[in-house]
Amino acid sequence: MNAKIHRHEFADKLTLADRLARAVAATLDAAVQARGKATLAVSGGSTPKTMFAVLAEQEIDWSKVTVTLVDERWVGADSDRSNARLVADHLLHHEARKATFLPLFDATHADDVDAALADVGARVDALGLPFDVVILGMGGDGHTASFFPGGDHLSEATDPAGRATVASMRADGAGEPRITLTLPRVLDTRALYLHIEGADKKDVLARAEAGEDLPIRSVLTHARVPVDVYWAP
Ligand SMILES: O=C1O[C@H](COP(=O)(O)O)[C@@H](O)[C@H](O)[C@H]1O
Repeated sequence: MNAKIHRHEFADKLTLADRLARAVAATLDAAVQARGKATLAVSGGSTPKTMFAVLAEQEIDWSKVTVTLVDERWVGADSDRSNARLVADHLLHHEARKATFLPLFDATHADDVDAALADVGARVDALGLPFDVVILGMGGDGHTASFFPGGDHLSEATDPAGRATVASMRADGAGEPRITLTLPRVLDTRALYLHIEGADKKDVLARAEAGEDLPIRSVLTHARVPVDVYWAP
């Protein structure tokens, strides 16, 4: 395990959401003060909703912030499976309505995620390196981003020396095809948060730290900045 892990544990999910949102907002604010702009890559799924709601209310200069996704299900933004829809419904409101959002789904290639990789990767690259903040989630199977166990492009996507910005992913546990930032791109960030909830996920993370070959381990092994793990039961 090469990365330093900073653990932040809370008694309940509401407190976690509040503290994580404030930490992220402070980091974005510092980036805007220092460089005049900030980039934030967020995960989807069910875990971030409350944290997004708190983050949306933080009084920073959101007009200077670009938000994108760590990964996306290859579905349109009208689907309730869409991570872009999650962000639109829960984050891009209140103060955060002024942020710019860069989606990963490309409707011009709605039937073929692989055909979209070059264009989507170029759009992400245009944000510049590194991200200011990346927030990862983790599934009960140890996937993070769309690095799914058994995924058809798992080794390519988690190659720490890989050159691609995005990869496609199909896996039994993934539902529809996915697009994901690759491991080098996820780790090219000034601040890296892992947001997990529940005893089961805490146990999965502990197993990965102990050496079990789960996709989240690739992050713990190769991260160049501390991984701030935010957890509540
Ligand atoms: O499918 C996904 O799952 C993970 C975890 O989601 P959760 O519902 O267990 O919180 C998420 O981090 C990822 O972005 C998402 O696409």
